Amino acid sequence: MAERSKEPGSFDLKQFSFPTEQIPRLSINDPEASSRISRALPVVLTDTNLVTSALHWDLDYLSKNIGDGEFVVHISKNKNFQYFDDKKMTNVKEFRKPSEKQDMKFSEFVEKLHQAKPGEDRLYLQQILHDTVGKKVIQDFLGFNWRWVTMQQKDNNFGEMTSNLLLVGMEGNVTPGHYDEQENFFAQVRGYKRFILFPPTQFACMYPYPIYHPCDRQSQVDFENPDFTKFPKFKEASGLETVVGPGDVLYIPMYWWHHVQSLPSHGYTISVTFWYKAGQSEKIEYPLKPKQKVAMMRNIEKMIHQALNDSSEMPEFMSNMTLGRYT
Ligand SMILES: O=C(O)C(=O)C[C@H](CCCc1ccccc1)C(=O)O
Ligand SMILES: [Zn+2]
Repeated sequence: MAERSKEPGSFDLKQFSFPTEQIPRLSINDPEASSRISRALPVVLTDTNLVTSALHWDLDYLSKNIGDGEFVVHISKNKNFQYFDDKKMTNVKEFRKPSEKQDMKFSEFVEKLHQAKPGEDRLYLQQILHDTVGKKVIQDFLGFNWRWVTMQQKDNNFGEMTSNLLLVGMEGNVTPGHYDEQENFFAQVRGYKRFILFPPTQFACMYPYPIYHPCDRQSQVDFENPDFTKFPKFKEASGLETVVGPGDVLYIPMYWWHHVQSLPSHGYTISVTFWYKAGQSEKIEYPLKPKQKVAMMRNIEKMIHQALNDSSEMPEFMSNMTLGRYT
């Protein structure tokens, strides 16, 4: 097991407004590890060897071996890289893109990374690994511990694997709080990332954007500087946190809120995600699981939006339905 050069306590991490507990760091041979995954609880696995074949990746090696395909690079004027869905931008006319996207070759990205100065635009390469990559990177990819991760997929009744996202970020980059609708084994290859996680039971504290908004699934709350007047229930939030380093794999259960930062002054970061669709839910069992309630809320909100066929009617309709009756 790769002993991590930095123990969790050795990072000088800033304190958030909410309490957090450490996510357990366990060996894959510890029964508690598979128990947590089977109960859809976050866990850091320190000895999966999932991406051991990629631990030698650095900017120079990837520039030379990843091929001359195009990579999606997000550009932001600040440290936040809030995800937004281009296809929903027409629903919210006053929406302003929080970042720009640019396609470029990996070598071009590396050059811009080296030229970047503090206070200038920040870059974040986020690209699904495609087959145009060079053969050395393909070898590294084939060397991932597919046996272990495929066993997890089967044992935990995950659906099909959808993608492996390659993430190369500048130190300090932040992906603000959001949830994904997929199971995720998040593998850290280089550098250190601090994760804050909140369970789906705390949905009411997170104030997600409306589902028709480009920032659907993202929290409206700035976890680092929450506006308690606009989002009072965020005061009740209580999370889990961890810092993942090279070789660590964090299991992020579907619908769990997470905020990610590439630790400042620890250099650029490289990560690879292993995303899986939800498995076939055997049969409805009561009480419903929190993630099922979130899925239900999403479906109902979508149906109402489609039926109204006008985003601007949603606020009145939704409050008429509950104000003074349920809230
Ligand atoms: O692996 C995850 O789920 C993360 O959130 C990791 C995060 C980047 C994710 C980029 C992204 C966000 C939303 C939709 C699609 C892609 C990071 O490491 O900065
Ligand atoms: Zn995510």
